[in-house]
Parts: sequence; structure tokens; C-alpha cells
Amino acid sequence: MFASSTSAHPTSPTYTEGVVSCRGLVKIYGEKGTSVTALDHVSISFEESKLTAIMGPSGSGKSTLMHCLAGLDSPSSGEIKLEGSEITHMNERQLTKVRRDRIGFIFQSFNLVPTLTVKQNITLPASIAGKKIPDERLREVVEAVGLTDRLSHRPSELSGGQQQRVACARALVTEPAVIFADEPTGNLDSRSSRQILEFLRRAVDVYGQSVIMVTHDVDAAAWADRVVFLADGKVAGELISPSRDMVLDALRELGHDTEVSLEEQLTHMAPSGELPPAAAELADRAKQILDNLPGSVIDQ
Ligand SMILES: Nc1ncnc2c1ncn2[C@@H]1O[C@H](COP(=O)(O)OP(=O)(O)OP(=O)(O)O)[C@@H](O)[C@H]1O
Repeated sequence: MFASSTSAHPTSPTYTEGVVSCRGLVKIYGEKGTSVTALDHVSISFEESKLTAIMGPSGSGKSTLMHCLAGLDSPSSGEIKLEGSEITHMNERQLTKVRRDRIGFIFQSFNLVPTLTVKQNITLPASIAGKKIPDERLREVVEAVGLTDRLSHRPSELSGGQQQRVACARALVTEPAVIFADEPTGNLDSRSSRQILEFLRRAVDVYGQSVIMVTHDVDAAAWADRVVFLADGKVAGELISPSRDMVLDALRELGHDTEVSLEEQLTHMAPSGELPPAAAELADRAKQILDNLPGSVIDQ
């Protein structure tokens, strides 16, 4: 099943130490009898200055992996290294410092402070750490997200896309070792999603940032340098420099094609008018049901 990583077939990732890596990571929630193994011996490494997408069906462990790697949740066993330092045995104070100084977060729900202005939101993590962001750096990042004329606005005065751009600027401004993005485009329309993905791409290509993004969105994944697939708490394969079609094929090969909604497939229907697989299957099923109905029902 696994072939060349530049084809549509996902390959098994090899383990080498990157900006973030984990080895033998296990996360079990709950007590014996009712326990859930969310991560089942995951070993994976994320290279510096790359945009990596993590995909997989609901419940496959994507958020758990991201939360463990970011020091927001503690694994049951295994090791996690951030920039070469083992974080699994750090105490809460050390972890807080690592999260504050070396990690940027972008969440689906933006997580902005409503009473603060855009500028204050962007500089908040640095202010809490008692650091001043150099004016030049702030100007550069604010310009990159296109918010120069919105700095004194409150989040409620911004669109969803603009709010997520504030969250992106906040994550980037302190130049963290890695930015974790949990479904960063999940709440956005396609235009705003594109702006966020363009921004994340630039953060990697221009600023050399490392971004790890959980997504269900095939289009978002196609912006990544690498897509890692999870299934049942395990790494199921990966793609390097994937196209949208490669991601779709890999999801199908891994048996995850239910992740691609019919609506999404219809949006990308081939110009020839050919039905995408899920729509064709649905049409077939509808036809079978109609064919098997008694004539009187159809005539009514
Ligand atoms: N706090 C928790 N307590 C108990 N079980 C949990 C907890 N968090 C996650 N799980 C379980 O762990 C498994 C992995 O969950 P996780 O949220 O990591 O999956 P996911 O791939 O991110 O899913 P989704 O795409 O739906 O967000 C699931 O079976 C989930 O029910």
C-alpha cells in the first residue's frame, strides 16, 4: 500500500530529530475498563521551517497529539523534544515558560481578549512575559497580516477572518520555535481561509517559521509541505509536497474518504461535469432505492 512519498500514496515517516519530535508517545484517557487510547506509540518528527498538516478521521488523535507536543496536555508515556529539550519531565513552571517563549498558538475559535485592542492582543503574550516587541517587528507582522489600519479596534469590530489574522500575528510576533494551529480555517469562509493559509505559508517561506496545523480541509492540507495522516491513534502515513488530489487519494486509500463532504466534492466538480466519486455513489444509491420502490409510491 505504501509507495513513493511524492506519489498519491502515503508513506511511513522515518524518525529523525526536528524542531519538535516525539518517540513512543502514548496517551490514555480514563480509567481501566473505560479507558481510551488516544495516542498509541506515536513516533514522529517535524522539520524546521516547514508547514506540516495533520489529518485523520474524527477521534484519530490529532488534537491530542498537538496538545501533547505543545505541552498543553501530558502524555501517559513516551518522550517529546522541543528544540532538542525533553519537555515530558518539565514541571508546570518550566512548561509555562516554554509555551510562552517558544510556542505560538492559533485556535479555531481565535481566542482573543474582547476588551483589548488588536495591538494589545498581538503583544499580550510578550507583555505577560515582560518583554517588549521591537516596533519594527510589530510593524512588519501587522503589515504581513494586513491589519495596519485596525490596530486600535476591538475584536468585536472585526470579521472572523480579520480576528484570525490577529491570532496569526500574535502567534508569529514573538518568533516562536513552532506555531501550532488547530483547525485555523475551521470557522472561516473560503476567501478568509485562503488569506490565513497564504499567511501561514509566508510565515514559513519568508520568516522561516515552523508550523504544525491540524485540519480536516483537503484544500488547507494542499498548502502544506507535508501531510501526516493519523488513524486510531497511530501514524498511518505521510505525503510530501502534496497536491489536493494526492491528499484526496491518500485519504481514500487510508479509508478516510468520509472526511471529504459531498458539498466539498461538488464544489470541486470537474469542469467536464463528471460527478465526483462520493456524489456518483450517492446518485447510484438513490437510483437503486427508486428502482426498488413500488410503482404506486413513485406515481403519487
Ligand atoms: N479529555 C478526554 N477524556 C477522555 N477521552 C478523550 C479526551 N480527549 C480526547 N479523548 C478521546 O481520545 C480520542 C482522540 O481524540 P482527539 O480529540 O485527539 O481526536 P481528533 O482526531 O482531534 O478528533 P476531531 O477531528 O473530532 O477533533 C477520541 O476517542 C476522544 O474521544
